[in-house]
Amino acid sequence: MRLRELLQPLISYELEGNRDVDVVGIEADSRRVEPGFLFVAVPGFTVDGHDFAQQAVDKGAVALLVERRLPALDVPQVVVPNTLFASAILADVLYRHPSQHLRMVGVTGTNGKTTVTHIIRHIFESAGRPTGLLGTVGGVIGDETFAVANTTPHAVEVQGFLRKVLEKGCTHGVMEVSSHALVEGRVAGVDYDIAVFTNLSQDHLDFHGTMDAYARAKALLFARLGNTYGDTLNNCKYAIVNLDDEYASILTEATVAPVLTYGLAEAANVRASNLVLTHEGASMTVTTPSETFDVKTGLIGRFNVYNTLAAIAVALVEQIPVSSIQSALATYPGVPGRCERVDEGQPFGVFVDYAHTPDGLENVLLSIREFAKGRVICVVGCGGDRDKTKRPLMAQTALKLSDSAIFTSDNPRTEDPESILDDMEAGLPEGAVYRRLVDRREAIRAAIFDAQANDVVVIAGKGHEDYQILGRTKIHFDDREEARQALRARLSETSF
Ligand SMILES: CC(=O)N[C@H]1[C@@H](OP(=O)(O)OP(=O)(O)OC[C@H]2O[C@@H](n3ccc(=O)[nH]c3=O)[C@H](O)[C@@H]2O)O[C@H](CO)[C@@H](O)[C@@H]1O[C@H](C)C(=O)N[C@@H](C)C(=O)N[C@H](CCC(=O)O)C(=O)O
Ligand SMILES: Nc1ncnc2c1ncn2[C@@H]1O[C@H](COP(=O)(O)OP(=O)(O)OP(=O)(O)O)[C@@H](O)[C@H]1O
Ligand SMILES: N[C@H](CCC[C@H](N)C(=O)O)C(=O)O
Ligand SMILES: [Mg+2]
Repeated sequence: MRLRELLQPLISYELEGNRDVDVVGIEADSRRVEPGFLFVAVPGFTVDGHDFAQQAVDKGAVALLVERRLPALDVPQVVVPNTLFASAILADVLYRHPSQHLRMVGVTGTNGKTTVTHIIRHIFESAGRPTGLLGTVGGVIGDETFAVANTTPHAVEVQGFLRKVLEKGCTHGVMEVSSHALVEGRVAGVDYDIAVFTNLSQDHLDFHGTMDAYARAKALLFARLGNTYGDTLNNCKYAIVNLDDEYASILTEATVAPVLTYGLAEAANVRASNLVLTHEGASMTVTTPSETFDVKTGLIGRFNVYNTLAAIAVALVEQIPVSSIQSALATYPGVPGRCERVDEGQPFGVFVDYAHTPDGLENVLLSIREFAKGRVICVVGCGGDRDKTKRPLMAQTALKLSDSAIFTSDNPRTEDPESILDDMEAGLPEGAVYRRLVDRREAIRAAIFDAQANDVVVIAGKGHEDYQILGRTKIHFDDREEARQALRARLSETSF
C-alpha cells in the first residue's frame, strides 16, 4: 500500500519525503523490520525506539513514523504527536479495517476477562457464529491457536490477527482489552460493537499510579462506543456493565451507547437470583426485562456467576436464542488454568488457578471455602517487576482465607525472589503462621504432601502459564504438571 493511502485517516502529521513509497508491513521493533516496512519509533519505558531508526533503515525500512524528525536518514519521515496511537490507526488501514467487518466484543476489567471472553466464544460458536478470540491464553480461530506475548498485543499484531479471523470466515471477534493496551493505544484502530466491564480492583498501580487513573483507562473502551442504537443490527453498539461493581458508574458515564447492566442487584437489567453454588458448578435464575430462564454452569464460585451473566448479556444483545445460551453454558468445559482441577484419584481437591490480584485470590478462596469439607491449603506468590503494593495484600488474603498458607515465587522476572517474599511478609501480623518456600516446585510438593482427605489445595497465580520467568530467562514450568507429579509421588507413598 502506498504511504499516502496509509496516512489518509491521520488528522495531523508532517511528512518530508516521497508519499508514494510502497509499504508492505509495519513494525515497532527494529530487530524485526523487513524490507519494505514502515518502522514505528516508540519512546518506551526502557529505551527510545528513535535510537533504532538507523538500524531499521539498514534492515530495509522504507519509511519512519516518528515523534521528532531524525537527521541524516534517507527515507520519508512521518512526524506525529504519538507514534503508538498513530501506528494503531495505520495498522487498521494496512489490514483493511478487519474489525469493521466483524461484530467485535471487547472485554475489560481487572479480573474475569479471559473467562468471560472464552464463555462468549463458546456461546457464539455453539449458536453457529464462528468467532475469533484474542487474549491472555492466546489467539484462537477454529481449531488453530496462536501464541501471544501480551493479553492485548501491539496494534499491528491485533490488526493482523483480526484480518486472519475475517479471512477464516468468522463473523465475530472477541478480545480481552487490558488497561495497558487502552493507555498505549494498542486498540485505537479497533471498531468495537460491544464493550464489557467485569470489575475493578487493585492491580497494575505500578503502571497507572492510582485507582482513579486505572478506572479512567478502562473507561477509554467505553468512551469509544458510538451512539448508533436504532440503526441496522450491524451498527448497534452496546455497553455491558457489572452494576454491582463500585466503579460501574465511571464506565456507564463514559459512553453514549445504550447500557445493559448485569449483576445480582434488583436494578440490574440481566439479573441472577436463586443461586445454588456447589463444588460442581452453579445454577441460577436469570431475569431480563423480557424473560426469565434458568441456567446451569460447571464453573464454580460466585465470581463466575458474574462472568456467566456478562456473557449471557452479550449473547442476548446478539439475539442468540435463550435455549442455545442454556445448552452452551451447560456444556462449557472451563478455561485452562482457572479453577482447573488436577485429579490423580487422591481423596482431596487440587485446583490450579490464575488468581494474581488480592481480589482474585479472595474470590477464589472464598468460593472454595464454601464447599471444602476439610482445610484449604493455599500456595501463592507474586510476580516480579509488577505492582509491588499488591504483595502484602495477597499474603494477607491467603493467610486470612486459608488454613495453611505457603508463600513462594511466581514469575520473579528481574527481581530477587527472596525480596518479593519479604514484601509479601511485610503485611502479615506478628506471630502469623505460614511457610515460605522460594522454590515453587517444592512449595507445590509441600502442599500436596501436607493435604489430608477432604482438604483442598489451591495453587494460585500462574494458571495456564507453562513457564516461569527467572531473571530474563523463561524456563518450562507448569503448575498442573507439578501438581500431578507431586500427587503421583504422594499416592505411591501413602495409602489413604
Ligand atoms: C509496560 C509496557 O506496556 N511495556 C511494553 C512496552 O515496553 P517498553 O516501553 O519498556 O519498551 P522498550 O524496551 O523501552 O522499547 C521501546 C521501543 O523500542 C523498540 N526497540 C527496542 C530495542 C531494539 O533493539 N529495537 C527497538 O526497536 C521496542 O520494540 C519498542 O517499540 O513496549 C513493548 C513493545 O511493544 C512491550 O512488549 C512491553 O510490554 C511488556 C512485554 C509487558 O510485559 N507489558 C505488560 C505490563 C502488559 O502490557 N500487560 C498487559 C496487562 C495484562 C492484564 O492484566 O491483563 C497486557 O495487555 O498484557
Ligand atoms: N469476575 C471475577 N471477579 C473476581 N475474581 C475473578 C473473576 N473472574 C475470575 N477471577 C479470578 O481471577 C483469576 C483470573 O481470571 P481471568 O484470567 O479470567 O482474569 P483476567 O482479567 O483475564 O486476568 P488478566 O489480567 O491476567 O488477563 C481467576 O483465576 C480467578 O481466581
Ligand atoms: N496479566 C497479568 C498476569 C500476571 C500473572 C502472574 N503470574 C505474574 O507473572 O505476575 C500481568 O501482566 O500482571
Ligand atoms: Mg486475561
